Formats: sequence, structure tokens, C-alpha cells
Amino acid sequence: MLNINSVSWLHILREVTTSVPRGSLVGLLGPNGSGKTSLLRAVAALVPADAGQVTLDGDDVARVKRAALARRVALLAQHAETDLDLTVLDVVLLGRTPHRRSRWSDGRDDNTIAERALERADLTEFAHRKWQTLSGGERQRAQLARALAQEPELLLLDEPTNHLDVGHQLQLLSLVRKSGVTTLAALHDLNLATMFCDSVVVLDRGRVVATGPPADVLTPKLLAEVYGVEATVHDHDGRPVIIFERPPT
Ligand SMILES: Nc1ncnc2c1ncn2[C@@H]1O[C@H](COP(=O)(O)OP(=O)(O)OP(=O)(O)O)[C@@H](O)[C@H]1O
Repeated sequence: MLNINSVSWLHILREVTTSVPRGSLVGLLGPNGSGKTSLLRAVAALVPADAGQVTLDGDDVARVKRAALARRVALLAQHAETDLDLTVLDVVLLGRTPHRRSRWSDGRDDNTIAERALERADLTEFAHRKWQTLSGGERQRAQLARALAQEPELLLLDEPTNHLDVGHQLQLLSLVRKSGVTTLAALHDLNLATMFCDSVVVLDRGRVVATGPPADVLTPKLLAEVYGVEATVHDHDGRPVIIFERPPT
């Protein structure tokens, strides 16, 4: 279970409080610049919160040693890139690095775990391709395979469906759900959020303005207030589907 308690950072995050129950997928929503990436970075202890606390299963992430945190938390950043001359399998194997250093290593074969992660991301045929030859969407899926190979307790995803065609968007979020890993995912596509997230947290100018099941939160009123858009919300077999209006010209 991830708990974020009244976290503030610079002028960017303002007393953010929310939680992600174990095994659930929570969508982190909000307009550009609302603080989604900053919050994910604060949760991963990449930036020190000025106030408040983030705990993972009761442990304050600011106090967990970096090597231990690397075994427990995987962050899939928005622009995860490398200039190194690596194959896709090499990149996915990087997910095993924190475990290799661990004296708790359980002796399982890292290659087998990485190959299984590639298979789950539908990338087996790319294992020996050079990273630089992959398309944007293939890189994104390979980065998710790296994160899954890490076998983290907590997965932090920053716009994971960027670059992906609709088929792979659905496949990636299905894969995240199926993995059963506790996940906080920044998403821009609100219809993907309603389809896959157990609950959503909406940020606006660094503050949480709404939280709860997507159907309760993503109302036309909230979409107008937070995103400044006109929209209608329709029920599709119990799942809300949002239709946006074209702005007046
Ligand atoms: N290190 C920093 N110093 C100063 N300002 C920053 C820093 N990092 C981010 N910001 C600013 O904080 C605000 C929130 O940025 P952040 O990247 O968290 O937003 P976001 O919700 O992820 O946006 P997007 O949807 O565009 O990716 C932005 O206005 C950004 O310019």
C-alpha cells in the first residue's frame, strides 16, 4: 500500500494526500503542468518533499536506502532513453540490476525473468534488436518490460501510453492490470483511465481536487473546471465514456 501524506514540494505540490491500495491501479490525472510527474518523482524519492511523507507498506521512502528502494519501486519515466549500444534484452535486464546486488537474491536466472517480461510485452522477436532501431512505441513497451522484470512492489508510470497505437495502449494497460502490481499511473487519456483504473486522483495546480472511482470523479462539471472543456459522459455497460465537444470557433 502506498500512502502519500500531505506532501508539498516547492510551489509545485501542495499538501497532496492520497493512497494506492495494494494491487490496485490508480490513475493520476490533471492538465499539463498540474504536478503529475513531480508527484511521481517525489514518491520515488527522486526529489525530497519539503513537507509531508510518502510511505510504502509503512516504510518512509525518504528513509529507505536507495538500493533497497530500487528493488521495491520501478519508475517508467516519460522520456526514458539511453545512448548506450544496448540490445532490447540488455535494457530489460537492467531491471534485474538492483536484485543482482542484493544479498537476498533468490538465485533465479535473470535472463529467464527478462525473457518472460519481453514475452508479456509482446516483444520476444525484438530481444536481440539494437535499442536505437526501435520505434517510439516499441521502446515504451520495452521500458515496461524492464519495469516488470524488476518485480517491484510499486510501479510508477508516467504517461505510459505515449507513442502507442490504440491496440498497444489497451494491451499495455491490460498487462499492467494483469501484473497485479500496485500502480500509480499518470494518464492523459481519460477514457483509458475509466476503462482500466480502480480509482483516479485529479491534480490541478499541485493540489488534489478530486479522488475516487472514475465514474464518480469524471463528471462534466469537473472536466469543465479542471480541463476547461465541455464534455458529456455516457454509460457503456457500466463504464463511463467521455465525449468531448469541439470548442466554439
Ligand atoms: N525542478 C523544477 N523546478 C521548477 N519548476 C519545475 C521543476 N520541475 C517541474 N517544474 C514545474 O512544475 C510544474 C509541474 O510540472 P510536472 O512536470 O510535474 O507537471 P505534469 O502534470 O507532469 O505535466 P505534463 O502533463 O505536461 O507532463 C510545471 O509548471 C513545471 O514547469
